[in-house]
Amino acid sequence: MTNTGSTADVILSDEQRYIVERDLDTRMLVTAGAGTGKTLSLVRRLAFLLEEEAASAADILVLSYSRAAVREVRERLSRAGSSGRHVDVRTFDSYATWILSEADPDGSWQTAGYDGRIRAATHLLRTDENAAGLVEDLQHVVVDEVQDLVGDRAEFVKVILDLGEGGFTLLGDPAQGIYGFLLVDSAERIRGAAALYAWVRDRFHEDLIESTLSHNRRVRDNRAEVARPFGAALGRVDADFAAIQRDLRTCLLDPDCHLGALDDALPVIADLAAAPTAVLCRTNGQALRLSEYLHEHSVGHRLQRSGLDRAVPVWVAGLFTAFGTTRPAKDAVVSYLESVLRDETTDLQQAWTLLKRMNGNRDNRNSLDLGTVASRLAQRRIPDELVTQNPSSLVVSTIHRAKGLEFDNVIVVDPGEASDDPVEQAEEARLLYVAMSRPRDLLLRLELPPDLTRGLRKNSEIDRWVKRHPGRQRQFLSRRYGMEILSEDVHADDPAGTVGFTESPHTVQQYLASQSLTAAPVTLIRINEEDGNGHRGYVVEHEGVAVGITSESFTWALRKEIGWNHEWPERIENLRVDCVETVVGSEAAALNNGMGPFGIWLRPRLVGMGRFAWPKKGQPA
Ligand SMILES: Nc1ncnc2c1ncn2[C@@H]1O[C@H](COP(=O)(O)OP(=O)(O)OP(=O)(O)O)[C@@H](O)[C@H]1O
Repeated sequence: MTNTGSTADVILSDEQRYIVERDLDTRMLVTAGAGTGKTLSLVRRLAFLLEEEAASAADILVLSYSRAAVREVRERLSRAGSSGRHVDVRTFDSYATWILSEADPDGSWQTAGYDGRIRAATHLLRTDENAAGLVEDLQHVVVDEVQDLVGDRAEFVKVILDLGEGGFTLLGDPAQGIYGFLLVDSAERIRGAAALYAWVRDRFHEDLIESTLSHNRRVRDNRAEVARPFGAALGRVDADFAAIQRDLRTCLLDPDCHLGALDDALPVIADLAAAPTAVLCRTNGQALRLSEYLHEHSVGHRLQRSGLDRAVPVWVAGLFTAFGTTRPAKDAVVSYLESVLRDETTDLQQAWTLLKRMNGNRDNRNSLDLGTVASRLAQRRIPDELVTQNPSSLVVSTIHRAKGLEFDNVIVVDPGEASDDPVEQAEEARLLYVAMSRPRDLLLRLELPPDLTRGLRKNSEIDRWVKRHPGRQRQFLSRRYGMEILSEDVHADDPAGTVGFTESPHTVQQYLASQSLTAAPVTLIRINEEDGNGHRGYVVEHEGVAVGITSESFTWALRKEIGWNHEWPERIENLRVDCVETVVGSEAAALNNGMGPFGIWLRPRLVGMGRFAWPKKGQPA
């Protein structure tokens, strides 16, 4: 997933140079297969526009589908080392939120979800001159992974391209379109982004340049290239998806790819993990259970988060207590950053630029308004590059979450069943193709033992994976064994130590900041008394030290899963700290507890499939 070399050193092929070295106002659609260098060409195109075409970084917009892809583009831009690092690289929802906050700061969109904000921004761009003005003057728009643009996101991009007077570069691989499930109509699901492609060709036909890339540059070992021949057919709407899915499965079922049963494969996985390696699962439920198993066998790894899950690093919380003023000078902030970023991947200049970006950049260049930064954090308007994650080289992920990423070794879990449904056949075949086109060197397959995933299901009411008794007989129906924990499950409104358990909040904060808790095991211990509102929860314990309590949304989900009248598990085990993160809580709680004026502190973000440990008399019948 991480390239060590600089993108700037790569010698471009003629086809890539054709894409990269176009004028600023060129309108171009690039359709090319997996690993052919679309992302690399995107990064080099940006460098070319800035350095050779004298474009201004502020007038270039890069839109990408997922935060993983944004992170990848960002990292590559930083490595390219040019002024590219100042280009605005955004996911659709973050750009939509920016438009709304600039053109309609008090609008009702504030309470809308991601899709709602994208719809609201599209509407605003169509109907409001001020909003339209924000995109009209863009010199160039780059959109990555166009094949995934369906529904609201497709409409959003259409209006941006329609209003814009500059050039654009759209890059995609229709064979990798795996977000068709967002559409309701089955014919549309198979078509995926074909409607957007047709619109672009029709709207810009006079001056649209179409281009392709023919060689897979990712693979270094032939064994990683078995999926390539299927790419062209998979990109069509009328392909024989059933046959392709069957053929892809056959490739994976090749004995040479087979790592065998999980127990036997463990030492091999641990060895492979010396290099960037991904284990790709079809569902997050599988990923959670596999992660649990790997932890049990001391194989260190990271569970790939949903792209919507963003954790702000520990050093950000420290900013709010480091200075005796709410508007520290740049020099003071920079020396704080120097002291805290020594072991971090974020570089000093980038950290300052990000903070100033959160500051609105309008203010005095030589100071930071912590109040504005705090309110951006509270609104979750966080630059994608600020997001922190565990840097482990072994990643356990769903295929969807691994899109746009690459790894030296990829292990695909469960190639999926052949389906009779044409929509599923198309989606399954493309999903398998995405998974199988991620490796540079090795493509392998792993079987999960059936008992690992037995009883695993998605509880759609709470939108979490759960583990129950697999039996269908009546007496088993209420047996509950575990529940997925989500990022918002640790209470953030008050500093730990002030509700649920009593400890000096400063002591807990110091513990969170100083212990290296990433991937550490934690247990949830039931609090037996209800609070004044009838809520009960769990204390989060690390090695016997209380570091947080669970949130109300966790309590609600747990109640839904185990039933309102049932006894609660005494403990919930097998959870890990994903990372310690900066969160925004209540200002009143901050003042009451001597935690400064902003209500910003640390909490552990947990991950995993919690295992219920019931009171001795047994779990609820
Ligand atoms: N001309 C080149 N020389 C050497 N390496 C290259 C070249 N072009 C691309 N690469 C490398 O090939 C790999 C794949 O490129 P990239 O990720 O840009 O492909 P992509 O088309 O975006 O892939 P996908 O659609 O599968 O996500 C990267 O590691 C990239 O650095």
